[in-house]
Formats: sequence, structure tokens, C-alpha cells
Amino acid sequence: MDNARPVPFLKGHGTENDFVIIPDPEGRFELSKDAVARLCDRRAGVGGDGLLRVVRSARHPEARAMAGDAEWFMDYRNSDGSIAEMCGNGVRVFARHLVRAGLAPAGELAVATRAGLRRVRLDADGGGVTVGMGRAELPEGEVTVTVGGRSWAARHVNVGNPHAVAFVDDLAEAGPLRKTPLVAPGSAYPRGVNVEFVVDRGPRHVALRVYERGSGETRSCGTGACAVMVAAARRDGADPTADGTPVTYTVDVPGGRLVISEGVDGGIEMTGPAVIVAEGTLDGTLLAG
Ligand SMILES: N[C@H](CCC[C@H](N)C(=O)O)C(=O)O
Repeated sequence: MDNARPVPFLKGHGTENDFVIIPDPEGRFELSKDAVARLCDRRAGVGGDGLLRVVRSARHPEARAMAGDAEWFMDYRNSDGSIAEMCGNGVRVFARHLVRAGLAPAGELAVATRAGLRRVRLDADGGGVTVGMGRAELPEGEVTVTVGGRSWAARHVNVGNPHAVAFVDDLAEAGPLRKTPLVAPGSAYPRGVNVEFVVDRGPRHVALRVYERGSGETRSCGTGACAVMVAAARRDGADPTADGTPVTYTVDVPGGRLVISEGVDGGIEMTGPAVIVAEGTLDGTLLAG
């Protein structure tokens, strides 16, 4: 790769979970962990909670099998450069970019991700974006989350990536959240875990704070909001797959509001904003090494 050549990028966010977007249709850039961390650095780089590389599915070994269903693969990375299976806010921003750049028609489109295909619905002129997030898994058992000298019981929830959901009385209990919460038993999450703290705001209405694996505290986490919604629904005695009644929750995050439904087939749909805020060119040396 010619390191000096300028490289196009965009910046976008979904409920203030923000991303560096790197169009790379032919899969030219092998972004190392260090290069991603550099690009996501809010001082020395563009800055973001994560990075979305936009690659044709046919040009990426992890997406080639999905190329017949989804032309584009979302190569998601956390801001520390680590790879995660799925990013719920990211896939809405990813779809917004595809339509805005004329790479996909508005309406419904499928995106290939490491968690499989995700179907997204969006209009050409902005507004809410809806993504099918698949089903949640709630393995039995509990874990304990400890941060700032306080501990809470938490529920496992997996929505393509792992979450530990703790219901608290006040979101301030979690303190400044500057350090990774300790989750015990550590064996429950060998590759780390996203941790959400949740309070009630009313019937079928919750609010969360989140400490994301690989990114730290963020203003929003789409997969985390889905995990929180399902954990709250089960706590409230709602299980559409058992009682045949779909359920919808409003989930407030520090960066905005998401509306999340679970259908009788267990499929989760999340609706929220997706905004492209800027585009420009990077000095190619930022992507090297
Ligand atoms: N940090 C997460 C990935 C990003 C999730 C979040 N940004 C979202 O919108 O779902 C993980 O390591 O599993």
C-alpha cells in the first residue's frame, strides 16, 4: 500500500457512539490493531469508539460465504483495535453510509457481519434506521460485576457479542467507570465482556450506562441496549417466544434513545438514529504498521 497516498474516511455516529468509517471496497487495507487504535485516538487520530471498514463481502475471507446475500461486509473494530462480532449502532451508521454514498438503495438491505447477516431498513432522507439484531441468548446462571469497590449480580446476555447486565437503583452507583469492571467468574468471558448498568424509567422504559469491551465507557451501545431490553423483559415476566406477545421497550442511553422490540420468534429489532457527520482524507501513513 502506498503509505503517503491520501485515504478517504468518514465520521459517523448512532446515539453518539461514534465511528471512523474507512471505505475499502477491494479490501486493500490490512488494518493492524495499532493502526485502528491510532485512527480512533481522539488526539492523535480522527477519534472514535470504533472503526467500520467497508469491504465487499466477496473480497473478505470472513464474509465471502455471505456475498450472495450481502454485497458489503462491516469489518468492525473496537477503539483499542480488537475485533468484535457485532456492533448495533455501527451497523445502522454503516447502512446510512452505503445509501448516502450510492452503494446501496434505500429501503431494506442486508449487511454481512461477523455475527452473520443483519437486515437494515432505512429511508434515503435520514430518520430512524431499523436493524434486525437476531435473537438473544440468556445462558443460565449469574456473574458478579465489581467496580469502584461495589459489586452487583448481573445476567449473561449474548446478542452476537457478550454482555453482563446489572440492574441498579441509580446509574451514579457505578461511579466514574474509568477502569474495566471486574466480572467474576472470569472464566465466563475468556475474551472479555461488555458491562451494562440499568435503571427503570417507567413501564417498559429503562436507561443504561455501558462500559464497552475494547472501548471503555461510551455514550451508547446498540448490542448492549438489546441485551438490556431482553434482560428487563425477562425480569418483568415477558417472553414473546413463550407467551406469544411481542414486547417493546424504550432504552435511553447517555447519547440518545433507542426503541427495541422482541417478536414471538425471538427476533430483536432496534430502531435509532444514524448520522454521517464528516468526510475527508487521511494521511496514508496513519494506516501503516
Ligand atoms: N464493544 C463491543 C462491540 C461494539 C458494540 C457497540 N458499539 C454496539 O453498538 O453494539 C464488543 O467488544 O463486543
